[in-house]
Amino acid sequence: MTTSEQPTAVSAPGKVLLAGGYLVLNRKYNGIVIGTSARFYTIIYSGKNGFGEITVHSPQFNDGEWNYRVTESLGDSFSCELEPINPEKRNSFVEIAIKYSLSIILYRINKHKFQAIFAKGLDIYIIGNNDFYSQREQLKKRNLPLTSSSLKSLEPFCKVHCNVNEVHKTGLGSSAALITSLVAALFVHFEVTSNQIDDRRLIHNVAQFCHCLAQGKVGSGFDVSAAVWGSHIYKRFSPSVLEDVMNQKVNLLALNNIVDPASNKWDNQATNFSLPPEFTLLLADIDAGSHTPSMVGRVLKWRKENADQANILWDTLAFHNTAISNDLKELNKNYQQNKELYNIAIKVCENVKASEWILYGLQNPNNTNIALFSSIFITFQKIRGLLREMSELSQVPIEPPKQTKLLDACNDIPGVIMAGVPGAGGYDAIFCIGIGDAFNTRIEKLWNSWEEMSVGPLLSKESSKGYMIEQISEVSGLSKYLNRETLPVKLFKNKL
Ligand SMILES: Nc1ncnc2c1ncn2[C@@H]1O[C@H](COP(=O)(O)OP(=O)(O)O)[C@@H](O)[C@H]1O
Ligand SMILES: C[C@@](O)(CCOP(=O)(O)OP(=O)(O)O)CC(=O)O
Repeated sequence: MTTSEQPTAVSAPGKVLLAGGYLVLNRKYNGIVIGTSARFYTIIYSGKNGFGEITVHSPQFNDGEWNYRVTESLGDSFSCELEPINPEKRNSFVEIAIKYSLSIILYRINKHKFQAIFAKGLDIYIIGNNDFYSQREQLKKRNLPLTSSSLKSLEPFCKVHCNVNEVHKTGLGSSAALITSLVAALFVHFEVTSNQIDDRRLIHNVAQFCHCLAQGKVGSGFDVSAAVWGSHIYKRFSPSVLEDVMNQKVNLLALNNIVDPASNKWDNQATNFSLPPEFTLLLADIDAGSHTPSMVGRVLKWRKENADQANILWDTLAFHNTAISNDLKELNKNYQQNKELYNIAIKVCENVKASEWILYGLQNPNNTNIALFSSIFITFQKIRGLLREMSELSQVPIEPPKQTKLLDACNDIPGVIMAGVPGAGGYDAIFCIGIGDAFNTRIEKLWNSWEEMSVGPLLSKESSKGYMIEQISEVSGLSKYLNRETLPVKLFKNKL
């Protein structure tokens, strides 16, 4: 290993569920999942404390350090018991990811190779992009306005000046991205390699299991799927896949069989999808609370008590969600076939309100892209109307009036094609998608002047890349926490 080589990190993206909230809990329906440019990083070094000793550093948080010791003898059995050195200070996401990744790794590689790589223990760093955590307090302390330029003035991966369980999250799926990057980094560190596709499916299966166990529930799993594959059209895995291992004493033989891609137990689907060229995603964190699990519980209770009415509503929503994804895919295809015509359509529409695009479509019948832009806008308005109907019927504030008012104001901005509440909805976030580049400034001006709620922009855009190896030297701001006298035991070159 030459000193010129830089250590590497495994990073995973956050998530935004553009369409399919609640429906995506049922395998009958798909979700439009967007991976974010906000990424979570895991860097693993050979430890300094000896065999079986693991230290996890989360340097952005005041209490961000956890120490573990692998207690089970690593004889013929492949179970790794992780003993927290400080039992009062635990992080279930970190602990479960390490415990089960090491157990599965030990099952899959030669024990002597495992022990050689683990000889000095592990020193693990987990670090999240600023967008995962509300930066309102940091900006307030610096007397900075809640704007994207203020956010850009913060150092990358800045400290959050609180404990982990006190952080105000922005809903980009930090735990899913954390677990996926940590699991992937451990599998890379221990060189558990097979062909690329199985690697990614194996990491997905392990990360989904760990995330569900850490959360204590089996959601749709779209957040882990986003962390693994980036943007895609998502169909959930059958909850029964994990039913035999979602209990306190996990049977490791069963677990290894379940996570093994060769067992073909997983029926999740991640179909290629990304936003078309010149489509920009803007996200806002709204200083208001929403509790997704209770919202989900109440919506599903209503659905169970009103099955016929709910099925019609779900099926109608699904029809429009599919229409949106098909139109977006069609635009991607059109761009590949005729970039010039596509870019003309962008220029015609980017400075016009979407409600007027239908007229431009009729005036330019040869440029079907304009009609598709208009169709996406009109269809997403129908989706919002159906989500408001779901809100009314279930008495759950999915798109409450305050959000409707803000989203309608966004739609009046030229170039905005979709403005909605992501995932479960509620009061805490919105997204806007616009065409061209003029709408960014207009939208931020609207958000900065909005008086009814505090609407804080995030910097994240779409990223259709899933987890991946990155050179730390190419990730600005990451190395400041990695004051290490030695480089990692080995350097990984795109093993994933
Ligand atoms: N940098 C970090 N270090 C350690 N744990 C973290 C970190 N970021 C997030 N977490 C864990 O993930 C939890 C938040 O996950 P989640 O509820 O999925 O939030 P969200 O999806 O809104 O980001 C935190 O309570 C914490 O336990
Ligand atoms: C309701 C859902 O279908 C989508 C929830 O999406 P969010 O993005 O709102 O999730 P949180 O980050 O947990 O708030 C539940 C699910 O799919 O698990």
